[in-house]
Amino acid sequence: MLMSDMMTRDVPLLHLQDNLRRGVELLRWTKLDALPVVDKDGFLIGIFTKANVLDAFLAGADSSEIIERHYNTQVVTVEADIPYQEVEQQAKQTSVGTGVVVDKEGKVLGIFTKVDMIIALFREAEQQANKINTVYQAMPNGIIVVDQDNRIQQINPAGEKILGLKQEVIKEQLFNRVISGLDLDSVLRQSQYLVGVQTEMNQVTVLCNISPLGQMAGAVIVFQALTDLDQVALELDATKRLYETLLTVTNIAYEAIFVVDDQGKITLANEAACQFFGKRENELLQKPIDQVIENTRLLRTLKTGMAETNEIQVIYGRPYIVSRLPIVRQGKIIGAVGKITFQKLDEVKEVAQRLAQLDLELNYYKEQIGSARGPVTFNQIITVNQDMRRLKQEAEIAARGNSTIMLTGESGTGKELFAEAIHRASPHRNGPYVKVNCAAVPENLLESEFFGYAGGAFTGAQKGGKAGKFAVADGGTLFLDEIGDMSLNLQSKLLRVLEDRSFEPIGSNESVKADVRIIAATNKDLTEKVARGEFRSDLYYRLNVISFRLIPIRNRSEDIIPLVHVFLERLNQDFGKRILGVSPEVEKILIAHRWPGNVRELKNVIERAVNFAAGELLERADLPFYLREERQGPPLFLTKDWNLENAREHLDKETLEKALLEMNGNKSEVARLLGISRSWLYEKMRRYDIKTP
Ligand SMILES: Nc1ncnc2c1ncn2[C@@H]1O[C@H](COP(=O)(O)OP(=O)(O)OP(=O)(O)O)[C@@H](O)[C@H]1O
Repeated sequence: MLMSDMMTRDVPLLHLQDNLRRGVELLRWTKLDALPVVDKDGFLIGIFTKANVLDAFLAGADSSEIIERHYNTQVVTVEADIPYQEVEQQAKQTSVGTGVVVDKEGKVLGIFTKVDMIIALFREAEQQANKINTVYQAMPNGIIVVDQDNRIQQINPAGEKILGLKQEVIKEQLFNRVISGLDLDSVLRQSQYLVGVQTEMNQVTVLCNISPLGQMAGAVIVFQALTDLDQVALELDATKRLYETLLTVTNIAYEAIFVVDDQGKITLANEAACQFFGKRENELLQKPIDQVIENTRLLRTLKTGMAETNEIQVIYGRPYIVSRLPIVRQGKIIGAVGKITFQKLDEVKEVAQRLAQLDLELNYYKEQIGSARGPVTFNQIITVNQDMRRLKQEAEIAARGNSTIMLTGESGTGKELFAEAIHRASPHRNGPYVKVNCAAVPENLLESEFFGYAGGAFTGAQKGGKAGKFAVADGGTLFLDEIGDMSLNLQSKLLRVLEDRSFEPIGSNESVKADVRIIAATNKDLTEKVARGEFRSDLYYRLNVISFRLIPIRNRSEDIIPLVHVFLERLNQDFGKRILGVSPEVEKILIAHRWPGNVRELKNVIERAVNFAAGELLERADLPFYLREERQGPPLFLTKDWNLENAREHLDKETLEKALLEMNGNKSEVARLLGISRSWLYEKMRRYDIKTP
């Protein structure tokens, strides 16, 4: 807005020869307080005001007197093309009520009065308000204004749309009553500006800025719904930051650290890794790891998900200490991290060389005594399943204490494996690990088996007495497998040992201290046994201080293939074979099977298949009959050439194969289990062409 838009135009002009009467009449007619006075050429020479009139008549002037002696030559002029802001500024500084607007040559264009100023002010304010309102209505961001009592005063159309609310409904309502997710009260109490906060408002994820307007005025919340794309962008940004942080952290390390993706290609290498491999980072990135380390075991980590820590590996002809860790996301192995310790290693190298030598010797002796495997650690418990991984972590933490641990779960889910891993990670790790299968020891021997007996305790007892499992396990761990099968009599004795931490061998009055950590396991439902009175509830609670329920393999099918790879690796070693994996068809079958015998059944199936396999992959024909023929469609008897005879044969064959697998091919056991003679068993096996490994 310019002065020319605000001034009063078409103002009558007075000349020096006009008399006072004309001046007064024009002032009355125009209702103005002053009029410009011009010379004969129309140039401004002064101003004639109401004050001039009053002064003239007070001095006794007549109305016919000309105004030449009665006007002001001091006149405030303004130019027509100055903008509103400048006019406002000038108006504030001057005390005169009227200014004359002139053009560049000084010719009068109009006058500017206080009334003009007020009208202009209103017009300007209205224009500004309109502009703000247009922005407020049209902007894509939501805006909510709350007053000092947190009552909603306004919400713009975008805000209504994002939150699915209506201004007329929520106006004057308390913010926290109508909008959930953002606790505005507490935000405002701190009276802070909050910028870029990601939060939920009425279950919509939004990014918002909150500006308190001071204690007395409330606040403005400007927000924007986060679309999936925005979320991705935010996450990407966070990921980038995380990557940079990770790289910095890895660069601090002395060790060579590198990461591979699921294809075995390097995706990250720290400075020490570049130094170790003698390559620049860009030469390493995206390179298959087996082209960088010839005998890499990281590819194995990718297949099996098995972590390995501080192992000796000979790289470029020298031994190094290496660790490998799988990266698992939502049950899938998405990569692996490798670490090689190689710097500041003079002493470590010496130790490493000695260890490598010892390792070789150990392997040699292991081979001599028939493939005894090393102690079980948590690393050997293969799983990529999220819940099992959590279980592993919790068990590792529980291992550090001394409490009794109970392991439950179906047969073959890995309870024994867990028990040994817990022992190896516990403060008792240097003591013995002793296992008792409570179901396998005859009832009358159980007591002496547990507590031993003193010399001469009974006829036939060994002379010097015999140490029981509690004494053998002193300072270590006693694993009580199949605890559900323990007799009530022994249960009460066990309870006493657990309570007193001491026991008395049979035939002795002296009690012996027992520093033994107990781990118990069962595949039975102990609560049911307690309810039936077959298991003491006090013992149950005593044993159940910390308990872990292992998950059946059918509920974690993502573990099947990694487990297969671990078993294949061991079997390849044992049988001198080179089987690399399973065919896609076999993979489907393995994943679809219900695995009632869990990991043990899987292990046996793979062992059997390896025996029959001819190629580099396990094929369907290598699987036992019951898996090969496992019905994935409708039941077999619905097909057209199915009759009672071949249905029975099919069932016979399936039962025999399962029993053979379950009993590890032991034919006498199978015959006993199925209640048939050995010769009948041989006959059936011959008839159905069933082979055992
Ligand atoms: N997560 C696993 N990783 C590797 N091997 C496993 C795993 N779980 C089980 N196994 C193997 O499966 C077999 C059975 O496991 P284990 O004996 O620990 O099961 P269990 O639950 O104690 O069975 P049961 O109740 O019949 O005694 C073992 O050979 C064990 O090494």
